[in-house]
Amino acid sequence: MSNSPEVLEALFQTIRDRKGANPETSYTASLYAKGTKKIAQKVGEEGVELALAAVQGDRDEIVSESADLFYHMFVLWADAGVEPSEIYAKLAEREGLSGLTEKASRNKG
Ligand SMILES: N=c1c2ncn([C@@H]3O[C@H](COP(=O)(O)OP(=O)(O)OP(=O)(O)O)[C@@H](O)[C@H]3O)c2ncn1[C@@H]1O[C@H](COP(=O)(O)O)[C@@H](O)[C@H]1O
Repeated sequence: MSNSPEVLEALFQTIRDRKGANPETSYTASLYAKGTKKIAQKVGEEGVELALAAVQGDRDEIVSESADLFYHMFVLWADAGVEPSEIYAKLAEREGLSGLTEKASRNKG
């Protein structure tokens, strides 16, 4: 499981379970305690750090910063009451739309 997408589902569940946990022993609980603005700020910071790693061509940093971004984005979802299934549904909807677009352009040609 450690290198499969299931790790993301397990991480999200852990993050959601940290609501109401002790901020002194859980970093996630400390983020919830600091509030939505702090969580949003962390997502922005991690996104910028990932972008910088890409520009610097630092592959290890891209991997590490991507993990940080996933984690903080999941905290943001949990704080906002958004479920991963909603994002999967959105992606599937877009996949369906792009499939239709490809079909349409194939039919034209
Ligand atoms: N995946 C992560 C994870 N990724 C990154 N981080 C933390 O995110 C922080 C990012 O570092 P920064 O230097 O940007 O932030 P900082 O200066 O430490 O903190 P701020 O004052 O900016 O908030 C670090 O403290 C990391 O430990 C994470 N903290 C927790 N998890 C997982 O979340 C789950 C719950 O963890 P706890 O809430 O700690 O029990 C567990 O599965 C953990 O492995």
